[in-house]
Amino acid sequence: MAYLHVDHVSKMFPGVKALDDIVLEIEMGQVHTLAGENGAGKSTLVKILTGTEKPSQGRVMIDGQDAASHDHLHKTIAYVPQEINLFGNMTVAENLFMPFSRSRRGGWLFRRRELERAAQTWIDRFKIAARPGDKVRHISISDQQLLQIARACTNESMKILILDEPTSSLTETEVERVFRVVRDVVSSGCGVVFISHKFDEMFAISDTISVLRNGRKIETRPASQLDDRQLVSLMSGQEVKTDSRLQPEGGSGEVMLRVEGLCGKRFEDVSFTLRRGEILGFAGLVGAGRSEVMQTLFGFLPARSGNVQLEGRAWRLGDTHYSIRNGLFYLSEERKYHGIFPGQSVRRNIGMALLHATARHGVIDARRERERVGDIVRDYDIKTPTMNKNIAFLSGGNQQKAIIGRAMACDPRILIFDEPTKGIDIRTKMEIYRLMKVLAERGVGIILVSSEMDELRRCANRIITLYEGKVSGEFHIDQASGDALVGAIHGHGGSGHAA
Ligand SMILES: Nc1ncnc2c1ncn2[C@@H]1O[C@H](COP(=O)(O)OP(=O)(O)OP(=O)(O)O)[C@@H](O)[C@H]1O
Repeated sequence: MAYLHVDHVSKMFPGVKALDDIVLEIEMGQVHTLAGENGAGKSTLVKILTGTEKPSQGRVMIDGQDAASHDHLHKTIAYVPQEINLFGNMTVAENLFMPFSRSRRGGWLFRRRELERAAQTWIDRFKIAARPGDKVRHISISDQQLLQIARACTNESMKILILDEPTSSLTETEVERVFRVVRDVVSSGCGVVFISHKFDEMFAISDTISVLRNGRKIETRPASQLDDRQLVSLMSGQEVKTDSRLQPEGGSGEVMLRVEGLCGKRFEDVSFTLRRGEILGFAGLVGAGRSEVMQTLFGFLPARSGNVQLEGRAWRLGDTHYSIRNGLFYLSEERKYHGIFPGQSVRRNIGMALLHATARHGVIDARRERERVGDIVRDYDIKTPTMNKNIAFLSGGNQQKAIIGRAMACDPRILIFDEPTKGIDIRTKMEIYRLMKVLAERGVGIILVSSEMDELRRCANRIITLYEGKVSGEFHIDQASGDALVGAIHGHGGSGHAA
């Protein structure tokens, strides 16, 4: 029997069967990918494997024993969540060994020098660009990601490592560093469970792929016996058209937004224009300053200087209410922190943007609100059992569609999408791309910040690259060769320049 055996596991939540009779074997020395659309049940299965949730039916066998009666067995399953959850103000060494009870030699690690020496071993093994005494907030996001994996691996009883979308905001070069670490872990004999929505990554790293759909396991196959098209149809149960180009037609209308010499937190002297009818992409490494530029335009972060005009009129910076009133919306990559109100229902989350249509004299007309929210849930195909469900329990893709639907209800002039498809399955991604194209063609100005080159090449008419807070290139999509773009995001000039 495999080290980890999922034996007919089901999990019920109120109104949803999140897992339905799952049977799965996870072998040591292999990468086993869990693939599935948003809401398919991947996270629920992971929670059951790590012992955070109990199955409603069935059992998890670890090393031949029922984990329900041998709780310590769950400790052999290490888990790295999607979000970075390190302590930024503590050092690399401290983060690795918190709560200071783990060491290779089984003793307690308290002394700073000893702690740092032990940390250096992990830094060397995983090729992390940091010193043991560096504060974590000063190292790059990709190094933080590797550190987070190293931290999980300091668990000496680890036999299986679960990585939940470890690459979701990394560029291709950075992803390769994570994969080197994954191969290292596998060659040490452990098994890896990998979760991702990116097909090229799944095929690059997996030995085996299991597909979940609507809580059921549809298929387990060697990765070498699957291709993109088969995987999409197994995941979605239907054919999905994955167009290679989704740029809006036209895209050379008049200038809508003009940004000149904008300076703010982590960026300097940023200038660009956005034309009506186009999608303007922003590429760069994590930390290049792209989100900061956009949050400054939205008014969430202060500008030090600069001049911005929307449709020929001076734009007021530093005031998010002004931005929303005047039709500029920022759809944050951090859905959980800036996008949704987690304790509230889908209806409240969307309804708050509809007050102009549903409230009279400060009182919401409940029937109208239900109708309007119902329209949006239908139009954007938001999957929820009822509109009264807490939005936090919707899958990532459906939360994102609710946020887009809400912004659209406000009649936007400019929409800024910051990593709009992070953690989103391929079918929903295509829907979001098509939606952006339709919006742009209707005259809404669209800015797309993305770490996925494929996404930018598919959707944007022009791409601006940022490197260390400065514009390092500007490319018309037809001139944007892969090498030139990658060079520009690493600060090596913007050949193919269209500035
Ligand atoms: N605590 C909960 N209460 C109610 N419903 C839940 C809860 N957790 C998950 N669900 C529901 O269970 C189903 C499976 O969700 P799950 O998060 O496991 O999917 P997923 O495959 O991980 O999706 P994603 O790719 O978006 O992360 C969804 O319908 C979700 O709304």
